[in-house]
Amino acid sequence: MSGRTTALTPPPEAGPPVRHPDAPAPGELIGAHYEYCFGCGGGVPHGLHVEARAGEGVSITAEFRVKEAHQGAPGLAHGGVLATALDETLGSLGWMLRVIAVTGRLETDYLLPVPVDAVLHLRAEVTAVHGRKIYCTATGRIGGPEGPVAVHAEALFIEVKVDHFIENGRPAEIQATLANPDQVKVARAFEVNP
Ligand SMILES: CCCCCCCC/C=C\CCCCCCCC(=O)SCCNC(=O)CCNC(=O)[C@H](O)C(C)(C)COP(=O)(O)OP(=O)(O)OC[C@H]1O[C@@H](n2cnc3c(N)ncnc32)[C@H](O)[C@@H]1OP(=O)(O)O
Repeated sequence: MSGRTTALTPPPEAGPPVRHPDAPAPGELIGAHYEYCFGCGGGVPHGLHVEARAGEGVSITAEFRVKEAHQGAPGLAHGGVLATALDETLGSLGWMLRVIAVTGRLETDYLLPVPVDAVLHLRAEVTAVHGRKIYCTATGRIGGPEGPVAVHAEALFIEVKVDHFIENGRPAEIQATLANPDQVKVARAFEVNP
């Protein structure tokens, strides 16, 4: 099949992204949104432990070191793990808009194999916003922030409210999360004041 789906192309009426006035300052480290998140949580031994920082405008930079547990072929990162790293970095863009957003669509191009122990230097940015739809892109480079692009993604994230998690998550984890004041603070920080 040739040609592109239009789902990742913003419609003409989409607007430019607007950095929220309370967004973290460029360079500021963004902590994990959930301790047991496979992408960023410190409580997942084989997780990716992606470390994201606020960027300029509506962008995020992040780093991910590929570990042995992340292999697909011998000594090389699994493609799904690399997509997860891109997904996680894109998900952090919510901090810059101050909304919670989940992945609706994620399209990934794999340009170079990524060896174990390599650090993937990630950068994500929002390109357009239309209602609840957030159009964004991300790249992962190896060898440094200006190194060759190993992976590239185009994505559509959809804004949701905290209720999305409360209504859909397994009750045991939801109850534990709601009982944790630090976690509730994270969830509230995403929400625009009523
Ligand atoms: C207990 C306290 C809470 C604690 C909270 C902790 C803090 C949390 C903080 C931060 C979390 C961030 C987490 C980031 C993690 C990394 C990112 C992930 O991996 S997220 C997981 C993977 N993604 C999903 O699981 C989504 C599953 N899908 C859904 O739930 C629904 O489909 C959803 C919400 C995406 C949309 O459902 P609808 O019913 O709300 O809305 P509709 O009307 O269907 O869509 C809205 C618009 O979006 C388009 N759309 C939706 N999905 C699309 C798609 N796949 N492709 C193209 N367009 C799509 C639709 O066409 C529609 O467009 P038109 O407004 O009509 O123009």
